[in-house]
Amino acid sequence: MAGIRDSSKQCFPLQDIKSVVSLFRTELTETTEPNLAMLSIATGIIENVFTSNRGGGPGSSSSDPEAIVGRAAVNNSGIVAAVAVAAAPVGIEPIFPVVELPSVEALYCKFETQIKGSVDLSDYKPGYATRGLIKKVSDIIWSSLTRSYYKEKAHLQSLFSYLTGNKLDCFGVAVAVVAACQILGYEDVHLALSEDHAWVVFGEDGTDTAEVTWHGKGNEDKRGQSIKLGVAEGSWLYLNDHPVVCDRRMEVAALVSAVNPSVSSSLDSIELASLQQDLMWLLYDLGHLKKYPMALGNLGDLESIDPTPGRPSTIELFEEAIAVAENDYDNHHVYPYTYLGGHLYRNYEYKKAMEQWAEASGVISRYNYNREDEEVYKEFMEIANDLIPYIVKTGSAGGAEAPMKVINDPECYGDFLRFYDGICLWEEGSTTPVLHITWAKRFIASLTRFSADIRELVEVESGRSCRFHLEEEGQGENGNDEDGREAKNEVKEEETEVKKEAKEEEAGVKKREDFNQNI
Ligand SMILES: CC1(C)CN=C(N2CCN(c3ncnc4sc(CCF)cc34)CC2)S1
Repeated sequence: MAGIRDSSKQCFPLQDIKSVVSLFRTELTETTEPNLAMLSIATGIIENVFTSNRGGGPGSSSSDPEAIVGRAAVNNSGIVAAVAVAAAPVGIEPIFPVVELPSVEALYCKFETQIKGSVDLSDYKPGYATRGLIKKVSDIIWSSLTRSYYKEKAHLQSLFSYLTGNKLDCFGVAVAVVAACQILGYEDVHLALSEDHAWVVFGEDGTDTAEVTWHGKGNEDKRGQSIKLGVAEGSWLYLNDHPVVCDRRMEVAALVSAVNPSVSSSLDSIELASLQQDLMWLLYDLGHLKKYPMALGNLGDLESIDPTPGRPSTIELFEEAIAVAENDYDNHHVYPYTYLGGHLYRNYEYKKAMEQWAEASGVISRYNYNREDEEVYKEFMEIANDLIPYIVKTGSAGGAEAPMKVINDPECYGDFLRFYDGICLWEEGSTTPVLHITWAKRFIASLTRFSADIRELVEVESGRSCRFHLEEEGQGENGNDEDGREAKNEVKEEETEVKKEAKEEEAGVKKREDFNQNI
């Protein structure tokens, strides 16, 4: 790796979105190998300026009435909240940090010196990387991280964070290892991504794998090991051997996708999100998102906040992500469906949301639940125990067309059962249980919201019997078999209890209303 190319140097200083896009375009089109370390440092510097709440740049103090809002931001309800920063006189463009070449070169040189200074290349054969080399590089990054820090914090994904604060999140460690191997000349080392983990592939045919970072909390890291065992367990974390295996340009897409515009839990930097959006469209046009469903999902989210005229819509991008997952990853990815389901839910398209969640559940049903799968467990928990209960309590099935209520729509009921069936099948054959009483209570509460005549309309076929279906199977071909009857009674008891609770709650409310009226 020969440092930063002249053609890229000419893009500096980076002082607006256009100059950053031209740097990425140069790296993506005019070079054999885009320089991951340099791009990660440059985006990290820009992200740091836009998201650290100490103002955006030179000029008078923010108490100065002349100070314009140098950096607008969007809070959760989409209201543009002004984040007053020290700024230039009124009327100038919003502040964009000026990133000079020397500041990027200095950090790049620091990284290159650290890596080349710590690996004695004479210990390793040139050509393809070995497991030993990769473990050595991972150790170098690992041992230079701050002893203890909050690993889930935002903005810890870039080499800027690593080189100025010795902090990286688990994804950032994996990217740093790949960027370091690139600097050492091992171009066969690439990033492999599941929906909640990252590792590397390497070797002559790029099929050797190695853990290079940790995962989750309280799990021993498995750095240096291959991911064979994880795959064998059938856990979602390793996607049953259907990860996104990146080439160099998809690694650039991962860097851009990981840009985090959040200023605080309730504010995003509009400029940083806009930069990220433009870079994602550049990568889209160059074809580097073609096999990267989550990047398409991220772009869809950005478009839902600030649509770009003449570009595919959010829904089209999410549907493209689903098509990629189906065609290139044997439909083993969950998130394309939860991206779309979440968007439909937020837009009151409850019937279509239910359909997507049933599809997502069909995907997870192909896995065995493992304790390291808690991220996707939380996704399904929120859908089952918050979103669906809200919908069946209030929701109408459609958006614009005549809003038939979800609870009177047999197709919604079918998707509702399909959703739970998939989760039961996920649990079957797993070492760790998925469902507990809250799931069952919410299931019964939601189930009983559907009108009885609708429930009779739906024929139920489940690949394998599971506890939620016993109630339906009890009315199956052989009438009331023992299991069905027993489970039916169990469900009935639960249903009675839930209804009793509901009645008490109503009574309680009534009493309070009466009380209030008598005040
Ligand atoms: C539908 C959702 C819950 C919304 N956001 C989601 N994500 C946001 C973006 N995510 C991602 N976006 C691009 N690339 C990657 S690689 C990776 C595994 C850790 F290395 C995660 C991830 C993770 C998932 S899924």
